[in-house]
Amino acid sequence: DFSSGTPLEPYDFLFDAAVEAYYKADWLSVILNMEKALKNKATVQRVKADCRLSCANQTAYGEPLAGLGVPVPGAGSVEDLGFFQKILKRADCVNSCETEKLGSPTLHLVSQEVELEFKKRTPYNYLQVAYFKINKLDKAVAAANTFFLANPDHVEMKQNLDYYRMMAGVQEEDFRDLEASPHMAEFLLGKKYYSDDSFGLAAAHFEAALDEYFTADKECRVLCEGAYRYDGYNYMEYSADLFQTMTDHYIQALNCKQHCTVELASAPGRDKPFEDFLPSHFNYLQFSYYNSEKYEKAIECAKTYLLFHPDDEVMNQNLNYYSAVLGEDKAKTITARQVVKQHIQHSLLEKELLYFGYDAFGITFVDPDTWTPEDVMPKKLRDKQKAERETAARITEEIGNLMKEIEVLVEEKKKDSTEMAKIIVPQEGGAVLYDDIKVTMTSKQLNGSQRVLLDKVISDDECRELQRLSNAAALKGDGYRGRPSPHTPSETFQGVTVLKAVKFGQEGKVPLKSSRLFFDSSEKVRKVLESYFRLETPLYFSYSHLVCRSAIEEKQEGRTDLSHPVHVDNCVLVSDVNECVKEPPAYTHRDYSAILYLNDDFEGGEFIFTELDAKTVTAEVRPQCGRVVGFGAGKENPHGVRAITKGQRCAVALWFTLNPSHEEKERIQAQELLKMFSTPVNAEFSPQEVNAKSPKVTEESQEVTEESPKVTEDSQKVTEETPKVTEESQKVTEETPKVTEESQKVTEESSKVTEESPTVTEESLKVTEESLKGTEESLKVTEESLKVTEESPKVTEESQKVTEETPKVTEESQKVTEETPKVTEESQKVTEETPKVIEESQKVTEAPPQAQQEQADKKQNTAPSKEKLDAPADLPNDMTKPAAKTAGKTSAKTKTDPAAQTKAGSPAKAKPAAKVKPATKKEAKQKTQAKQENKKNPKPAAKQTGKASSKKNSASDSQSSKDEL
Ligand SMILES: O=C(O)CCC(=O)C(=O)O
Ligand SMILES: [Fe+2]
Repeated sequence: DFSSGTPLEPYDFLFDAAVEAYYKADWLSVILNMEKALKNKATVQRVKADCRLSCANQTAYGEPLAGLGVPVPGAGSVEDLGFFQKILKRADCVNSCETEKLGSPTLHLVSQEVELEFKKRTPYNYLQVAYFKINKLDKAVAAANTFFLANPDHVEMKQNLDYYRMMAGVQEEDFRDLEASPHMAEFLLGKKYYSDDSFGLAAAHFEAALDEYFTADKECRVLCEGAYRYDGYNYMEYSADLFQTMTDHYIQALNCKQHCTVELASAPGRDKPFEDFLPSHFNYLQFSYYNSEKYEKAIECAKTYLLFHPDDEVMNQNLNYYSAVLGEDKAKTITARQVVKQHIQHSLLEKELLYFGYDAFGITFVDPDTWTPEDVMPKKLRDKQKAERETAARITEEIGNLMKEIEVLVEEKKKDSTEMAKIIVPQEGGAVLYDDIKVTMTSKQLNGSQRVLLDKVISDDECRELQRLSNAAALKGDGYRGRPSPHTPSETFQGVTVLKAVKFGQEGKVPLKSSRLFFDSSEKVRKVLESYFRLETPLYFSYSHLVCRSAIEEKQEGRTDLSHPVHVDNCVLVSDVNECVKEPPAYTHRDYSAILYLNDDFEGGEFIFTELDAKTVTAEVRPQCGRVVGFGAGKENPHGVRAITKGQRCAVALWFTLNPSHEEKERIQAQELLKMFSTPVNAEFSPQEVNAKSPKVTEESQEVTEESPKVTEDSQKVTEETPKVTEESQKVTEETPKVTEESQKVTEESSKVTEESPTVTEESLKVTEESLKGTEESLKVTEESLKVTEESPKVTEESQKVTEETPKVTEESQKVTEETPKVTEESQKVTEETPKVIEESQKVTEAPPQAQQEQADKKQNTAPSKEKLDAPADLPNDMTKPAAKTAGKTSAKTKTDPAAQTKAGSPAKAKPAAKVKPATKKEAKQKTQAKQENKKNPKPAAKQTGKASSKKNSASDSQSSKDEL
């Protein structure tokens, strides 16, 4: 009964209630609930059907067919079918077209990571090195330049470019942008000529830019018609009915299409897209044509511009002026450009749909255009957004205040804790838990605090096995090998995490046994450190990897750098002021570090502890197999690695945290995977016993075979001797991918059964079937638990991040305010790029003193009077440029500061003032920096150092490099 307003009880709840009642033997309740469940299910079904039918009638595509009299209930209109027929045909057309041209569509799916690399133009980084190596300098330069444009903070590439610039045989034209989009290239050229007062050329390039713009727009928009993009994990739960699904996908595509405005207005290396990009073309054009005395065109472009901004005072004024010059009658016959009219119409319709989606389903839409008439957004939404903006502004302010308070508190706390630290000296010298392990040096002997040197933590065989694992993973892996070190151009670097190693093991690329050894030895180190440093709370892994650094033979000459610059693991070391800042990008949650060394057959590569100045060495450790240097990850322990000048140095680098929310989730996954692979009968059993127990073991023994040829013989014999497992049960067990403890038990039973009767008995089959089920179930459980473990750390991490990085919150909320559709005065502020109004550029010379005063006082604009038509001084032109082309009169022009620009709405005189600006302060600074760096003998290199500046020693360990290349 809907009229009563109480919602219908969900029938699954009712069903559950019935089942529960059943176990309690509450039969009445069973009946009541089950009946209700059935009834409600039927109701739900009926309601859904009714809704869809009546909606089909209400919102049919096209009018219901006339002459039918009463509409067929629920039929909708026949045109609906026509509409869907078109959809089906389009899908078929696209699908067959793509398949024919590209093969199976799934073939070309790429991960987001890969897509991002391309977006970042990473391929050109590699290309430039390659071309440089084969001495194709022009191509190397173009690649370097192309890469640099999208990565303007890339210090190394900047050095390379400077280096190339000095080389003989390199031409200025070589510095090309191989990825330049034609519309942007033309636009920039247009702007360049415009600012040089070459208006004829400017117009030609802006016209070309427009053509290219519409071509690019078409492509950008149609590329939005791809797969539905799920946010995060929500695809797991995504279930929507036909029209909702279509709506979601369609709105997403529309949003993407609207975003093309932004895409196309963006250029690499610019942090912001050009504002009002498309309209600005017509702004430049009208003025360029005017200056070329092409009044028809000027009028056409002014009118086109006014399609976007019909109330723009200056443009209206310009139009009036041009019309008067050309003759009003003639001017009237000139219309705005059709293509733009259509573009606007189309875009507005899209915006209406998007706002509908926003209003009805809460699917956010942020209009990227500045010209959308206010009433396109429903009033309800407008009011809501206004309220939200106000709230956001308030929150920003409050957060700002809070931040100040927090800063004060943190300062106080810092003082307290440094004083505390002086009093409570952490204890060390706890047990090392294993008989073999030796404490070789303590903090005292290492001239510091929270330091220890242990030996014999793992055996020689284990060292070799782990080094082999690193090399095998690098070889079989994904391009790790030969990767330049993130710390020095004179070494390469390869790393593998525990999870990656286990996955490789699972895929058979490396021995699973070695991956397990990696896991186990790092756990051993963790336990020992926890005990040795007498920690009262557990130590958790926060990151671990097995990493080898290799000297590049031909790059050792005259080398003065370190293999790993001096740094602190949990703060950013600013060595010239002896300070360490505990802030991101440092991994501030790290509390202890340990490096387990695997070999010593290389030259250099000593580990050093230093003072905070990063220079004074306080202790030095020569790596060797089984040796561990363990230390507190804080500012008491700046450290680095000396240059490796020959050979390969391998180590397991481990970082620990006392904060469980920072526990490495990859490691938990690795552990789960390892658990799945390990049978309860493991190393303790001989292969013989194992084989007798279960056919599954063949896989295990195969692994053993790889490792030790001796065992193979035995185990082979054993396999031959073991009673033949029936084909069926063999198959079943082969099919069970991963034997977990539970299923193993069942399998054992099944093999017992099979042993007893060589033929397949019904019983054995049943048991094996059960075992299969068991395995599936337990697999599911492991999968589920994996999911949970994967997900839960994220949440805690997230919340941790929030508390740690409060300043970010402010930024974020600021962004929110920035992103809300810009209707405010502020957002209409004229920016340097839009050819807008500059108050000061007002030409004063021609205006009578009185008018000058008036203008200054009231900021009021007077339309050019008819009498003044021949006086270009009052023309709606750009006062910031010499009016050499305007009727031969020169005028005094004032160059103004962008800060002096007026807000939209205030009277304005000058038009396109988008002068090409000199480099900003930041750019200028970069240039000088580059010059200084250039003195250092730049060399092309494919690595990305990025963040660390000369003063700051980044606390990032090799891990960070993973993210960079
Ligand atoms: O490999 C070493 O000895 C030290 C490495 C290190 O300090 C780091 O990666 O943070
Ligand atoms: Fe380190």
